[in-house]
Amino acid sequence: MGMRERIAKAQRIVVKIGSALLTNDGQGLDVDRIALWVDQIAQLKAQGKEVVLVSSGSVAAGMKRLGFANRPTQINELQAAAAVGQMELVGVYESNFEKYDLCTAQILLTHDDLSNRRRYLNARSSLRTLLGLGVIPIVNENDTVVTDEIRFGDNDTLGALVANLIEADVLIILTDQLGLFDKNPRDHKDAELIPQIPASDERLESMVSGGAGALGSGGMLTKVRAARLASRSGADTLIASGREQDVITRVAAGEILGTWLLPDTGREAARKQWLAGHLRNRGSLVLDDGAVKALQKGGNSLLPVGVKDAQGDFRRGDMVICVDGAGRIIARGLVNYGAAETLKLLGKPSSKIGEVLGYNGEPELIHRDDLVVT
Ligand SMILES: Nc1ncnc2c1ncn2[C@@H]1O[C@H](COP(=O)(O)OP(=O)(O)O)[C@@H](O)[C@H]1O
Ligand SMILES: N[C@@H](CCC(=O)OP(=O)(O)O)C(=O)O
Repeated sequence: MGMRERIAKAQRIVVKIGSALLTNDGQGLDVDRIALWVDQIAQLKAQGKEVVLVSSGSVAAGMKRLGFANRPTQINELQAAAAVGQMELVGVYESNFEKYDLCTAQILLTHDDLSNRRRYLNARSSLRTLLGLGVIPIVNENDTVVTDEIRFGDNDTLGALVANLIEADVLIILTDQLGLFDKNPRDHKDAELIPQIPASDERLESMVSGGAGALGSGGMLTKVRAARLASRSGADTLIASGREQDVITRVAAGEILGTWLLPDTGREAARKQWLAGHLRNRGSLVLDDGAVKALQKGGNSLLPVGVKDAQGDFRRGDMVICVDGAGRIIARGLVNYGAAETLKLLGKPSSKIGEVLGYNGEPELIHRDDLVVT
């Protein structure tokens, strides 16, 4: 499949909108432009695609409300501006999406949340549920509790982490430039746009050393790093101008514009590599014949009803192997319940999980997105 087709087929899209773009000449939020992006995202939703929005802009909105002429340099003032501005930011999105009868949700995350296994799984489960309900999650950094991120303005990384989290097909980073140039176009009139390049290309560092604009803070370097991070879960990254007319819908229809940063491997291979390289086996699940067939047929999750036995001292989120009655390895994946709870759930239908455990967790023992059949 060619790149155009791949992008046009993308089902899960993360759109990151940067500070440099969201502000109206440096004064508060550009609400007219926000309305245009919302129109486009609503169109994608109508086509049955799932969209997560990662939006900056809280500091810029808060600065205007608090009467700050320049971006504060003190972290506590940045945090105050972010807290004030976040209210307006989500309010503007909510009222625009409401016109299309679309529901939004506010998600505030830190990088730490996503490196902690338990919180990672919880964030993922919430996001998946919201997407399943047709909601548009609007993600920003939880600026009140971080210092480094707010100083460097790094929502690009957050966008990539979210793309990893939900295994998005595409990460679209909208900024104030047409894409990535071979040198900073602010300083070099002869800078040329790069239409497409592998995210792993080592020449990228030297192209992006020029820094950022007045309100944005990460510059292109964080975007390149974000593309590399997103490529780990096999996502394509696009850097494009948010001022280009209908940019989101045109891209989603397969039109080639901006700069594409391509992963070295596809989604399935990336997931296999990730499972193989980063995690150790913590236990094993013995499947009955029906479950073996269901997994081998492909595209199915592992439900507790098809598991006969569990060995090992694993916790929620650990990797376990799935074996058949003869001990042959069928699959490996990340388990949603720890060993003690899994033992209680053996052979039980998912509808009984609440009764057995006293709370309603995920219906799958291993979700199909976290499963690699060998
Ligand atoms: N090679 C490059 N190509 C394009 N832009 C570059 C390059 N190197 C540095 N930049 C700068 O990066 C800026 C975008 O980054 P930033 O202001 O952080 O945006 P955002 O807030 O959208 O994340 C551009 O305005 C540009 O000045
Ligand atoms: N979280 C903050 C700062 C994030 C930020 O500016 O990031 P970026 O858009 O990548 O330059 C905000 O919403 O203003």
